Parts: sequence; structure tokens; C-alpha cells
Amino acid sequence: MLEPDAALNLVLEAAQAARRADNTETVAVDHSLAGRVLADDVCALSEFPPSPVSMMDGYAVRAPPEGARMASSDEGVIFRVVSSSRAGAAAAGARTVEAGEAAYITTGAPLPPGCDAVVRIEDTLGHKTDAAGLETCFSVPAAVAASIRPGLAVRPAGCDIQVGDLLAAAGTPLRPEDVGSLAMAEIPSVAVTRRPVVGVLSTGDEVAARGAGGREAGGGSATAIGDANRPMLLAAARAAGAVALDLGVVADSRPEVKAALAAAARRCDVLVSTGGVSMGTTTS
Ligand SMILES: Nc1nc2c(c(=O)[nH]1)N[C@H]1C(S)=C(S)[C@@H](COP(=O)(O)OP(=O)(O)OC[C@H]3O[C@@H](n4cnc5c(N)ncnc54)[C@H](O)[C@@H]3O)O[C@H]1N2
Ligand code: MOO
Repeated sequence: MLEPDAALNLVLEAAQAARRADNTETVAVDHSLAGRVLADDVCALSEFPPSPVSMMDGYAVRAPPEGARMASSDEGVIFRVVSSSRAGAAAAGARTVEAGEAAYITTGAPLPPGCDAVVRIEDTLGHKTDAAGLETCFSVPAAVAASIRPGLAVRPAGCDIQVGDLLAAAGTPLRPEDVGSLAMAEIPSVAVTRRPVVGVLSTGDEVAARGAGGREAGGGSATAIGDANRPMLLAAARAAGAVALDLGVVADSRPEVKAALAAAARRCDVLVSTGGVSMGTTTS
């Protein structure tokens, strides 16, 4: 009799040896990847975000050089609005923003050229518009102006993902967050190992008596029992990421069991049979 660990090792070694050349398939990056196992490490080919983006709704500006003070009046420090950058929209009037100028910006939008900081809208006051209703300028209190540093409320390019970062490793089942990382890095599809087909076969006259004709057919027999192993093992196979193949129930007949095993071997990568393993006259 084999100890369980030794038996498991035998099965795993046989499974390794049986790995087929066509062991991988290409799958699009979507929710169907959950639990699938990558064939290779997947690394980022591009950085994310691809350019600096705003963390706030407000105004993109150029931070003054360190130690420099911006000209302030009673109204505070005034900025001229020269362009805008909205998440998802092409940059409008994307000329370089100079010192003392600003571009209206929404959360997630790329910083226009010349800008390196964002002032939150709620930290601004004194907004003015032209005759057409377009914003021309706004001001910020001197204390807010003094707090403007390069990088304020900005997510730098590549802060989430850098080129070459390992997004997900080969050999481990993909988690939801791995799928998110792959999608974020705009990886269109990945190579995953084929899901093994695990067939489950129950044996036993008493199980077959109920199983063959359904519950009603066998239900009258005092000796028939419901098949508990097969649904449990099929569920376990599926939960482990396999394709579960239901092979039904076979009675305790050597030729029938032999035929069922031979047929099953052609359809499965792994075949699990239960019953008929002891020392009685119907076990083999
Ligand atoms: N002036 C202020 N601006 C912001 C404040 C604030 O207090 N004052 N709060 C910030 C906080 S906190 C949050 S949260 C955001 C919420 O703004 P939005 O609802 O406009 O932002 P989202 O649509 O969630 O976008 C944020 C970020 O995520 C990116 N995004 C959005 N959807 C997806 C998606 N399906 N897949 C990938 N990435 C996505 C989006 O492009 C942005 O970069 O407001 C702050 N602003
Ligand atoms: O509201 Mo935001 O979700 O704090 O980042």
C-alpha cells in the first residue's frame, strides 16, 4: 500500500511526463483569465500612465523655481487660462504653458506641455470670463501659490507600471488583480496552459442501479445508493481549474470497466475512478 504523499508524487510525475507539446493556448485578456495559469512571465512593454496625469480637477501650472515668489496683489496670485486638458479628450490649444499661465485640467487628464503641477479648483478664487463665457483668468491666495511645487497633485509617467515590470508570473493561477495589471498595461492576449480535462468515473453495481436509470429507476431498490463521489470530484476538478468530464457510472463488470477506462483515456488528461478498489470478489 502506498502512503498518500508517495501516491500523489507518482500522479504528479506522470502528469509532468504526459505534458503535451500543444500544452498552451492564447487567451484574450478579460475575465475568462481568472484562475488560468500563465505559460510565461508577462512583462510590461510600455509604461503607465504614459505621460504625467492630474490627480485633481483644477489647473495645471508651471511650478516657480525654488525660492522664487510669484507676483501677488490684493487678489492673490493671478494665472491666465490659456488651454484645457480633459480626460479622454484631445488636448485643446496644447501650446506650452508659460509661467503665470494655467490650463484647466480634469482628474486623470494628461498635463499639457510646460506644466508640472496642479492646483485644485477649490484652492482657487476670483475666476473671470470673457464675453463668450470662456474663462480668462483666476487667482489663488499667496499661501496656495507658495505651496506649488513640481509634482503637486500629479501622477508621474510610469508611476504605476514601468517598462519591463513583471505584471504576472508564469505558473501561478491568475488573480483578478493580475487581470487588471495586464489590462492596464494593454496586453491584448497571453499564453496560458491548457486546462486539463479531468474525467470522473464511478463504479459499483449499487451506484449503477440508481445512477443508470436515474433516481426513480433505482429508487425502488433497497440496495441502490446515490452517487456522491462523482459530483464531488467533478466539482473539485472544476474548482481546481480543470475541465470536468462526467463519465457516469459503470457496474462491477470487468469487461465493462475495462471498456469504460479505455474510452475515457482517449478523452481525458487525467482519469479519476472511484469504487472497486478493495479485496472483495467484485473488486479488481
Ligand atoms: N479638485 C479636486 N479634484 C479631485 C478631488 C478633490 O477632492 N478635489 N478628489 C480626487 C479623488 S479622491 C477622486 S477618487 C477623483 C474622482 O474623480 P473622477 O470620478 O472624475 O475619477 P475617475 O473617473 O474615477 O478617474 C480617476 C482615474 O482613474 C482612471 N480610470 C477611470 N476609470 C477607469 C477604468 N475603467 N480603467 C482604468 N482607469 C480608469 C481615470 O482615467 C483617472 O486617471 O477625483 C479626484 N479629483
Ligand atoms: O475619493 Mo478618492 O476614491 O479618495 O481616491
